Amino acid sequence: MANAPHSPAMAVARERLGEAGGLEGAPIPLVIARSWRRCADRGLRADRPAHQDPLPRADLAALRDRHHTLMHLATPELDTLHRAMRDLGGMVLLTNDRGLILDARGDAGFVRRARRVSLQPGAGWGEDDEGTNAVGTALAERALVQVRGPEHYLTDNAFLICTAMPVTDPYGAVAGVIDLSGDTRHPRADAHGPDAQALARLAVAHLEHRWAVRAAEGHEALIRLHAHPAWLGTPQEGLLAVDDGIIQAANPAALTLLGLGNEALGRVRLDSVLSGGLERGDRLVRTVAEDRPLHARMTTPGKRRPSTSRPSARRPARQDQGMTAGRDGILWDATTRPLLDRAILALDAGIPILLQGETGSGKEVFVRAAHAACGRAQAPLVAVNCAAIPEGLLESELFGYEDGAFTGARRGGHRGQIRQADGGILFLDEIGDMPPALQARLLRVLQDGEVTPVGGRPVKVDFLLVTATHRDLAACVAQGTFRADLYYRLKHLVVTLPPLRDRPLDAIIDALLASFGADDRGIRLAPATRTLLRRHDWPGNLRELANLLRTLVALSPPGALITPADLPADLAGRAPKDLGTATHPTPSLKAREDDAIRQALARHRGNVSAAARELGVHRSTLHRRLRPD
Ligand SMILES: Nc1ncnc2c1ncn2[C@@H]1O[C@H](COP(=O)(O)OP(=O)(O)OP(=O)(O)O)[C@@H](O)[C@H]1O
Repeated sequence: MANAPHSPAMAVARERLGEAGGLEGAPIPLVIARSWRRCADRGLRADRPAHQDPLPRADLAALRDRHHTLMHLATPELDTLHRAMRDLGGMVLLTNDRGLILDARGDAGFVRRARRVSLQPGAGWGEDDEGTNAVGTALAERALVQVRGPEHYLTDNAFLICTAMPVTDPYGAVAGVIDLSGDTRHPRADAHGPDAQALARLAVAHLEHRWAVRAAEGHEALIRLHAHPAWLGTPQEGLLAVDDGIIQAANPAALTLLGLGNEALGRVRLDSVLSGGLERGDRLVRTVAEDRPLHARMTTPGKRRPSTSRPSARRPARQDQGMTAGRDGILWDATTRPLLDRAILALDAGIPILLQGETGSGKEVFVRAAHAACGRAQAPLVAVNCAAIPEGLLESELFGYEDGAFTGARRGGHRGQIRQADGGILFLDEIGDMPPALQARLLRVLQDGEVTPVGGRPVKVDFLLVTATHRDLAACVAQGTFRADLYYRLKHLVVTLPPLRDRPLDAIIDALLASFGADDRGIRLAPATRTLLRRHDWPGNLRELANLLRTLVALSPPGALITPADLPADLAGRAPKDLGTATHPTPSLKAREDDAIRQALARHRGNVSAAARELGVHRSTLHRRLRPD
């Protein structure tokens, strides 16, 4: 081997590290010299023990949970490389974007030896943690890096030979690293050299290709590119996902073909980099920059993404659990994203949607996102909450009235919300609370396609109906409180939004924190705080969680650690003894909520809207809670 663990050349290079410009011309690769310099500048000592305490089991499980998408997509590569590395007496590792090891598999003997220097799941192999090493240096250099024997900064690690390649997600963010590690003393250690580089490159190209294909499902067009037609459809091709003519996502191979950087994603128009026009099917195109011919194949895998998520398509705050969070803080995960995509398809096909879900589960947010992404996005979305408007007013509010239709009527009449929604979408929230007489009128509007304002003549209307309820409408029909004929007109596509307790809470917490600016301001949750959040029932679902986290971030100074003491009493009061927080018998959740509602109403002299605003719940929720069961 060129640089054996104790080669004199390396020892000389190490000594010259202390001298200004001392590494110039040293017999070590430039990337290693740069990394040594970074380590020395950080004051890292080469004799520092490589051993570290890996994350406890529960934290590692939570970490893996957060990187579910990466772990899931990397499984085929890890399985294949595992076999290859076992035969070479080494192992394969997957880390996150900070070098924290998520998975490690390979030769049992080597896995044991590697544990002595904490090359194991839950340990951090960034340059800060372990000095120059393949994982940390690949992350720092954003490139394939091989670190051999004494090139490792810490002497403890000098028996390792490691090759690492960063994995870039389709939106241009480094998501993690695949690393192949072995022992320099193994008889086949030399095979690690070029072989490991080729293996790592290939594995990452396959993974990035699969990730980009998957991401493209949510975009209008997928374009495959390669200089040779036979390569189209293989993992070596370039992939571009395009919406409205803008390149939204790509695999690194496509960016290389077009000479673009990651910053192009979400910004650059396709026609500014490729000429020849694109239509479905295969054709020859040319790069604008170099006039190079490329074979292109375009397909249209998915409908357009909702506009609310476009910013996230550029650079999602989080990609864990398939999670994307836009700058507007709206999150979609592996469960809700497909529901949204189906809803958009239904709206475009003119199919009414009935949304079900507990209070605060995001029904209104969902409707707004679906509207923004469907063909009626330019037409109005009119939302009416049937539970929040007093029964006497709901009729005129919905159906409108003519001038002078009744005493107290507004001069000039009122068009009514149904007519306001003409051409667009009428969203009737809490439809289960609609009085029977109005149910009959609504049914007539749906049957006749016309609305009759109080005191007026029928007027043609064309709107798409989206309804929502927290009630079990089928049960209401059985009980006779909801018309069966109306129910069947509403329930063409039923979308049930899961309660927060059935969703990936950790990933949602992280994505919300990031969207509220916690990451930028260095604000973190203490593990005990997270444990308390995990134990809460979240009866107010996303609304309750979002309100809590928004408040915590707003009240925390930069760099703060949010501890259980920062949580509201009801959350902190649920702490178990081992977390060191007071545990005292607490009244039932409902009783505590009722108490909070009563106090808020008293403070706002019975003004439901103001009390609801203060409590961070919807008015309809308060109306519901104030009604006898
Ligand atoms: N997809 C989402 N991403 C981020 N935050 C969300 C999302 N959905 C809901 N929220 C948060 O929850 C709050 C309540 O959402 P929304 O009003 O849509 O709930 P709802 O189910 O209609 O509630 P209710 O039944 O009480 O009317 C939002 O204001 C927002 O803070």
